[in-house]
Amino acid sequence: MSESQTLQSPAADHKVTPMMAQFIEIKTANPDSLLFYRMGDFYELFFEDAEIASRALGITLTKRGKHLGEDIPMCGVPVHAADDYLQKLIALGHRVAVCEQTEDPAEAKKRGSKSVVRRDVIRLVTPGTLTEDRLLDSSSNNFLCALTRLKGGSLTGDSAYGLAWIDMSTGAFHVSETDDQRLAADLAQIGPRELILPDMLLQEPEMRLLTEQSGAALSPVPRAFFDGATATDRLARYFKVKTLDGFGTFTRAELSAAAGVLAYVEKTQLGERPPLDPPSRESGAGRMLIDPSTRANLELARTLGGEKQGSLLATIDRTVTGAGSRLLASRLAGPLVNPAEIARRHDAVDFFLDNEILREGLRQTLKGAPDMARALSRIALQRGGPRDILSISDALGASREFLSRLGNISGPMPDEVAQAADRLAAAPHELSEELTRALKDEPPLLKRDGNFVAAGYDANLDELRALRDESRKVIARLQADYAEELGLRSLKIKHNNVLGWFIEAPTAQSDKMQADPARFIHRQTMAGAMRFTTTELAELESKIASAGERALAIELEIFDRLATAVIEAGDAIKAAAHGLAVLDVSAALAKLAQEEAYTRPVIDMSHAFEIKAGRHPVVEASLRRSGGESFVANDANLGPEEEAPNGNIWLITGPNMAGKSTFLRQNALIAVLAQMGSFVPAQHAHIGVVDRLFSRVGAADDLARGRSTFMVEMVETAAILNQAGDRSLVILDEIGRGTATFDGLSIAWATIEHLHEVNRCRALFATHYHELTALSQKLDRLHNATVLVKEWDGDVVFLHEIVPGAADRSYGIQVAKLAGLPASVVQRSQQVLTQLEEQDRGSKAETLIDELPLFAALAPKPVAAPAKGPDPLRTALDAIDPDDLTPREALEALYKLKAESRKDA
Ligand SMILES: Nc1ncnc2c1ncn2[C@@H]1O[C@H](COP(=O)(O)OP(=O)(O)OP(=O)(O)O)[C@@H](O)[C@H]1O
Repeated sequence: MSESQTLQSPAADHKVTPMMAQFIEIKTANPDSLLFYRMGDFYELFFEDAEIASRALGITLTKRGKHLGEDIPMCGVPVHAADDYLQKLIALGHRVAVCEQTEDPAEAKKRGSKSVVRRDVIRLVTPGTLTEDRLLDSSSNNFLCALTRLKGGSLTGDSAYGLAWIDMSTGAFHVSETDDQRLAADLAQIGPRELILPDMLLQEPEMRLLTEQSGAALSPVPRAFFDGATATDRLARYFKVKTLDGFGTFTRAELSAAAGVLAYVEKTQLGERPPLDPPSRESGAGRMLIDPSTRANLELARTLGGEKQGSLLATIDRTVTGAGSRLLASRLAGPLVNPAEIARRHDAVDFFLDNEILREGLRQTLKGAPDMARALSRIALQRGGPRDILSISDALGASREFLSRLGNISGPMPDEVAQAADRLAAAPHELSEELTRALKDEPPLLKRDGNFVAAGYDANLDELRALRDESRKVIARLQADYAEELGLRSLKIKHNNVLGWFIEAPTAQSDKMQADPARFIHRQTMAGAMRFTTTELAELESKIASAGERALAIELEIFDRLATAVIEAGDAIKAAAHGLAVLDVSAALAKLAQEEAYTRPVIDMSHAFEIKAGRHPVVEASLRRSGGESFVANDANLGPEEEAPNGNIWLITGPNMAGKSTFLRQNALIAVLAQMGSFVPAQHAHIGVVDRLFSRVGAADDLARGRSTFMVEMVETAAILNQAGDRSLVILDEIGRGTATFDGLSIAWATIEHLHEVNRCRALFATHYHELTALSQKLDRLHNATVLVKEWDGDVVFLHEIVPGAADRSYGIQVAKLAGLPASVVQRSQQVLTQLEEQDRGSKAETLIDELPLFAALAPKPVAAPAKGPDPLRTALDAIDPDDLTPREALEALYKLKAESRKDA
């Protein structure tokens, strides 16, 4: 807001209209939202809000009146189209306060002719609190996540972080506790649309970067939202329970985050309570840890360009419902680490592979089944319409259809399918039948329009409707009578909202009516036409109106009764919705396996990583689409030779464009797919559970953090070397290429040694530094592999086949030629290369190997063991709040710290 337009209290010499005074009061209470201020059929925005919205929405900025002597900028959106505008504003990260008239204008008038209609904010619309179908993406969850930190809150005395996330459109509610190391990965797994956190926390630069990286809209709130002392009470009040014992036990950090998310819901929903499931504890330890950069680089849910198309998720998604698609996305975001749980999911996929007819029938039925969970939430929030109620009955109808098909299947049913079927069977089917009876097949969107209750459902309603329709016929008859009596064929009886029913005739032919004003009462003169009414018409009108009004009242009553019944059956409906989503996902993964020839992987607690004829799901699909060559399958084996927790490292050299990156990524993707419960693109796969997946592939500047490409590469490499353990899978693509050759080679060299000797994890390492292949002589678990190419007439032909051994050269110049580099440059490069090769670079590595003692011998303790227990000095420092100290207290604190430090020494 420019200075001149600041919403200050008006100076004495400037009059503010009562309406503007009301606007200013409401806007002052909602400073961080754009205020949609209801005026008639429009939501108007004023001052800076108007400027922002007109720019964002491309609508005209006008002005209305003056404030403190200056024009007030204004723009407006029609109420009936408000959803579209809301969607755009929310997508751009704005928040909107919707302010409605809360009384009838007639009421206001009673208080005096100048009184303003009372208005109030009825809802704050923020990215994480949406429920409307049109504002939501059916295939993604819309998580609102709260993050809080408890200093020294963990068992080891480090900070503990509480996370609580809900999807208001479905009622899902989860909490978890995490630590410094996992926080970024956990946030990336949740993928929140909006993140709330204490404002003080957001002021810390590292925390701001970390939270911004999550891609969520950030909503800082006062610390009081997370108050630990009242957290339990807040939760108990929300769920109307005396104690939380029935929900399980939660840590302090989890409770504080859960309280924060509920406080925010209460604030934005202004008293309405979205029906949330009781909070369920998600243990991060139960999921494969995938840090944000690995997640992004592997393009799991989005490509590096931010698109869904081309991601792994889009490639494997064969679900047919929004809820199924959301469940698939969340499974892919958090693959499991427990072999038994993974097997449960694989069993369900197997079942739908074996029962193809059942599966295809189910998918057909599900295609027409609406999104029950989201419809239920809207109904409970009083935002539902007749179509939402019908959605519930249609989806439950689909459940019954599936159950009856399932009845024909003989043989044992896997757990996951049986559990889903139980949920469907326990759904409120009688209610659903009643809903189907009550509603028309294609009811209108809004209940206020009426006309959604089916004929034959309520006798009184049928009677009133007959009366209303009958009266309409009587009006038609009346029109014919008048026309005949007056000899006026152009006479019409019409209706509008201002006059109600009236007789209209061209002015030139209305003299007969004008001559009888006692009977034809004049209502309005138009250009070329006159409008009249008669006592007969007025009586009929009131009959029609009262029949219509009474009919609508009955319909609304029926709506409320049905909505209440639906809300009461909410838990069973939600469980059935989840059951349908699980079935959709299992059937979809079976469909995928069948169409793409995926096989069931063997997952256990070994350290195996044995892939026979593995393929990259996305590259394979894209090659097929382009109709070019087919994908060449490749094996990988990173497991230990004998049962020991020491993985092998494959060092892959090979020409540019040969397929090294593809091979690295395909193995990581196979692990993710296998552990999320999908079959995998390979002839055979045996994987010992991977608990952490690390990748360092591709390179991009991270200018937001002020890091160059090389710096990003090194930060990610450092994270891997510091954190990878014996269950990790690491893929490293061209480490060190972002700097001078010798620096890069040295870093890559030392990295491999560290992985081999310290991390001892399973790893794939692609490089153009052929010198590194010499390392396999010293490191017994390092194996060289290369991608085969053929040379043909001076050109290079890619075979994409990975075989044991080392590449002799990079064929970089041939690839450059293929890319269209000018012939003169290609020729010149060839000359330079020949010269360089004559200097015999190869021998250097050999000498190095002989001269350099093995890394492990040089650095027997490369990773410092983490200190046990809290550091007393740090704890004392953390306890100090400088803003709270007098100078004297500050000095005392300093003495204490010095003393503590001496003790340590
Ligand atoms: N196994 C395969 N079968 C068929 N085509 C493949 C295979 N692997 C890779 N390709 C094709 O080769 C292209 C290059 O692959 P990739 O990027 O993996 O090569 P690279 O060896 O990592 O190259 P560079 O060293 O230049 O980064 C891919 O885009 C894909 O079209």
